[in-house]
Amino acid sequence: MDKIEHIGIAVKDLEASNALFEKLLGVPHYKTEEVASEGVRTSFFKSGPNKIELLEATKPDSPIAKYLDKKGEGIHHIAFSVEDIVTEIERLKAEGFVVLNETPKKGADNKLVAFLHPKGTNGVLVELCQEIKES
Ligand SMILES: CC[C@H](C(=O)O)C(=O)SCCNC(=O)CCNC(=O)[C@H](O)C(C)(C)COP(=O)(O)OP(=O)(O)OC[C@H]1O[C@@H](n2cnc3c(N)ncnc32)[C@H](O)[C@@H]1OP(=O)(O)O
Ligand SMILES: [Co+2]
Repeated sequence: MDKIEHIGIAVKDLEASNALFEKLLGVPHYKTEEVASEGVRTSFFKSGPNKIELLEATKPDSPIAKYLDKKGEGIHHIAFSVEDIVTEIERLKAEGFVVLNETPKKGADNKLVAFLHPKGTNGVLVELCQEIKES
């Protein structure tokens, strides 16, 4: 696990939250991207070396929709960048963590991603992110 790649924040209204975080951070979001497979629409902000990901549900059975229904808006996950996500998944499995998708899946912002169940990480949903390198 290298640095924190992004903090994911579940929001009800992406446009309203974009405006709010633009005021908060003093910078506009640098992209919005839908990840249909996750049932989310995301927008990304860079604040110094840090990255914020806002997530809005695009369908009622989206993990974000379920989270919002249960807990409301707030920090949803912490993503860490990893050099080799397949190796990291195997290492974490061997350490006893529950990997929710053992095959990495395409995430937003040009990443391969995987998630660990929060029950095994002190209640924090952890995401692994590997940059997809242009071949
Ligand atoms: C990939 C695009 C983008 C990117 O960065 O590239 C993203 O980050 S997409 C983010 C959205 N996708 C995901 O979150 C995928 C992984 N999440 C899941 O598979 C589920 O959300 C899961 C398994 C974490 C929970 O789903 P479940 O159907 O089990 O929902 P429950 O409400 O029954 O939750 C069970 C249990 O876990 C607690 N929980 C749920 N979500 C979170 C969370 N984000 N952080 C901490 N804890 C969470 C929930 O409260 C339940 O605990 P309990 O004690 O029973 O209340
Ligand atoms: Co994320």
